[in-house]
Amino acid sequence: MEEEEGEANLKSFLEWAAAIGISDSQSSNQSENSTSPPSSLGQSLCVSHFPQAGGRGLAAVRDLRKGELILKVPKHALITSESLMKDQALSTAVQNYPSLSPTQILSVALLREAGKGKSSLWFPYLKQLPRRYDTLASFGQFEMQALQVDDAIWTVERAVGRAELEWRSAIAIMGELELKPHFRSFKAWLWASATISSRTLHVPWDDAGCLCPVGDFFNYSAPREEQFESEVLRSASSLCSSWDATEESDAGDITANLLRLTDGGYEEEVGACCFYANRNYRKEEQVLLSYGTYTNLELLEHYGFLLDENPNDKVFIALVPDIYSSCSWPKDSLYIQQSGKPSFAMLCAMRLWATPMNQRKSFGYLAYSGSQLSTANETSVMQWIAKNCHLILENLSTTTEEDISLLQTIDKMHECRAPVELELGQSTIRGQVYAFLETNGLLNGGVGALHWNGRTRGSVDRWKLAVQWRLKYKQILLDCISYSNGTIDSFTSRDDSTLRTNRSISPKFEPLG
Ligand SMILES: C[S@@+](CC[C@H](N)C(=O)[O-])C[C@H]1O[C@@H](n2cnc3c(N)ncnc32)[C@H](O)[C@@H]1O
Repeated sequence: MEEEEGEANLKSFLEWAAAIGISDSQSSNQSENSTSPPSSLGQSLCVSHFPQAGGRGLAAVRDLRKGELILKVPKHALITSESLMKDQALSTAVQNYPSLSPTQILSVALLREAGKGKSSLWFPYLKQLPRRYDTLASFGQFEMQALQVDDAIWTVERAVGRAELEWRSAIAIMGELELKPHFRSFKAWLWASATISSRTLHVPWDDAGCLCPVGDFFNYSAPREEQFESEVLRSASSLCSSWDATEESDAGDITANLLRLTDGGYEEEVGACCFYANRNYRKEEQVLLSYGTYTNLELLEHYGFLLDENPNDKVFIALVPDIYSSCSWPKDSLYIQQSGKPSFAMLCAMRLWATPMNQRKSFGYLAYSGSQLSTANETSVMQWIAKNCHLILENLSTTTEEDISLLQTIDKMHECRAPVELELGQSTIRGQVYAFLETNGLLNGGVGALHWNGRTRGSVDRWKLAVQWRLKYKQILLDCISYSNGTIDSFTSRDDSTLRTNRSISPKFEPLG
């Protein structure tokens, strides 16, 4: 029933979108003066479902070439504060509240528009928006604590605090606009601000950005910056050399698109949001878009999901104050990468810190070039890192193995939409599942008799995200320990007599020379 309604909403939305000029047609993309129909959808892309990669998304309906323009959403189809201000009452009310930020204004405008129901010009678009988001601002206490790591918990507290503050300062204008109580609630505010956070695209005239119908159906893939430049140049030159003369102008266009450095955005000269294929896609493959470079915590905060393999993920560990002061690298450049390797800046800073004060100046040049300074220096740095990663892991209340079993249990709970008896093995897991059931008022006296509803599903989804996040965090620390020990072992195998191999000794400042 729900599914049928969703399909019907989607169908009417796509008809509406095509009618207002949103197009993925090759011919209308190529020329504004084309004789073909002004707009159409379904010639490059179609809406499809990708349960493992974002749910609803866009699939290629034909092979797509990297750099090709695949979707154009004209300015008049974009939902911005400016376009919603055609509502005179809204535009007048906003002038009475000059302290509201652009995002608050767009949130109020979106809630007002949603409150209009069928009489809204944007009704077909609004109707197919997700009803619920899992961004950090919607995390409850239990889900927040499930993240385990202080920095992450603090990020949730900040997100919830900010959302509450923004909502409180918008209550007066929502009252003045006579929004129904349902649309004035904190829950509705979270919905509006998460819609904006997870679906808007940058536009030059409004810091809140725009909602871009159909363009906001692209799911995310992370950009790999180091790959990007070389790939752009390689593809550009191979495109130019391999195509025959009749395709030359096409090749020129595509090469220019390759060099844009973004997969999609507003283009002043076209008067539309334009989206380009960021690689070659085969028919039926999901076409993904890079929204930017985000860590998993940032993805959770702004978009409510995380990636299993995120090349931009980072773990920050507390370094001793001396490390920060012994170098000029900004604090946020000192982290452990997803691979487990410390960042370039972290390695430089730590090598310098492990150098006696009176030798830092002479070794500074070498350290800043990213070189190892000596076996002894590198060993003490690696020992320090490995020991501190261990300490962090020891202080977290579950191990990676326990997190993996807990995720399996959560998946079982997820699959069950009816009351279910859970078989709970390990006591840590049992404790966490009981705590979850209790927090959500689901125990009902029985042993794990789970009563399922929409609210429960949301809590389970967010809990799962929190456990997935902390597992990724721990895996990066474990990889970092392996990396550090591997580096030390590589010295041992070189039979370097200056090396201390005893890893049971506490990490020690190991001066050069
Ligand atoms: C711009 S929307 C993309 C379309 C969205 N899937 C929909 O059904 O409307 C962004 C949202 O899609 C989901 N998403 C996008 N990329 C994802 C990915 N790689 N993995 C999981 N979820 C993803 C997240 O919920 C995110 O907030």
